[in-house]
Amino acid sequence: MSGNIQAQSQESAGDDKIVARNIRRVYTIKQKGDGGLSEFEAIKQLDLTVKQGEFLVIVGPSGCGKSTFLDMVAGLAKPSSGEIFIDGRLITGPDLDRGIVLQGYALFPWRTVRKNVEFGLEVKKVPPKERREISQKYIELVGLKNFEERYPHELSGGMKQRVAIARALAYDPEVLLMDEPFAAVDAQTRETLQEELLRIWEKTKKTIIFVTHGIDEAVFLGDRVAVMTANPGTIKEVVDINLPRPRDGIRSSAEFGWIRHKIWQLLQNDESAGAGGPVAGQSIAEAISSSAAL
Ligand SMILES: Nc1ncnc2c1ncn2[C@@H]1O[C@H](COP(=O)(O)OP(=O)(O)OP(=O)(O)O)[C@@H](O)[C@H]1O
Repeated sequence: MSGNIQAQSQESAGDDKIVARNIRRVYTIKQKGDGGLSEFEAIKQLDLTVKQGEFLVIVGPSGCGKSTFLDMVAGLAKPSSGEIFIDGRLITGPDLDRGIVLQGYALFPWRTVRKNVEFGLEVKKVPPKERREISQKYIELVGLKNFEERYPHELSGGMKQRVAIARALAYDPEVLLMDEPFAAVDAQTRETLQEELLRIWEKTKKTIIFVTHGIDEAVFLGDRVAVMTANPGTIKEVVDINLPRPRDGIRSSAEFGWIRHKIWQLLQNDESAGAGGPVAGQSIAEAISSSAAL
């Protein structure tokens, strides 16, 4: 068992992989003027369960607390109150059982593609020969064969994002936490990466929590979509995506349109706008969709 997970906080997990209970997250903000401190409640009463092997997507207006929640699951931040469990064990810090893919790539610029992908394996002290075999497997899985010796500045945005995914997968985490991983790439590359991610997920059976602004992206990828509201952030509804897999060509189906519309309405009906919410005359759903270039 990892040093970051407290043995005394065990509880029966069943096929629940991640359980978040009554999460509240408060930030202390410095006031303009007198410099006094005040509290800002970013997340309140958030409950969410993610099943083993599930692909769960979170959507919500800007500033509703999606990244804050993902950071807490990653163990990079702590809830002000409430608890998050993985396999029934309390999360108290980051660990190699959870791989993180953030927007903006965050690759090591001084490392080649291969060396970036091998990073987690080096941390795990995997011997060099095995490291090489594993990194090659994941580089090929994300379609980057023949780019092993390139540096990040020699790659396109989509290729960098693939390296980030290969790096997260290579050390075999049970859970992948993805925060708007495809936000910075063009629409066509985004669709290709979505399809590749589904292919990898179907092969590896990882549990995935994926944060996005894109309703289409959420419906295309998810088993379920958790819709968040802001001020303070909480889960408004979790929508089952009962679409068949594989989902190639599903975007043009009537069922896809119905589910998309349902999520759109859930966001539309949300009276509370996030801090970076819609501009005048634009609904939350419109703001989310346009920002994701659907
Ligand atoms: N370190 C911090 N200090 C103070 N407030 C913070 C801090 N980090 C986040 N917040 C606030 O908490 C709220 C939630 O932020 P968070 O980044 O989790 O939202 P989000 O849903 O991921 O937004 P976006 O979709 O724009 O990325 C926002 O109102 C934000 O201003």
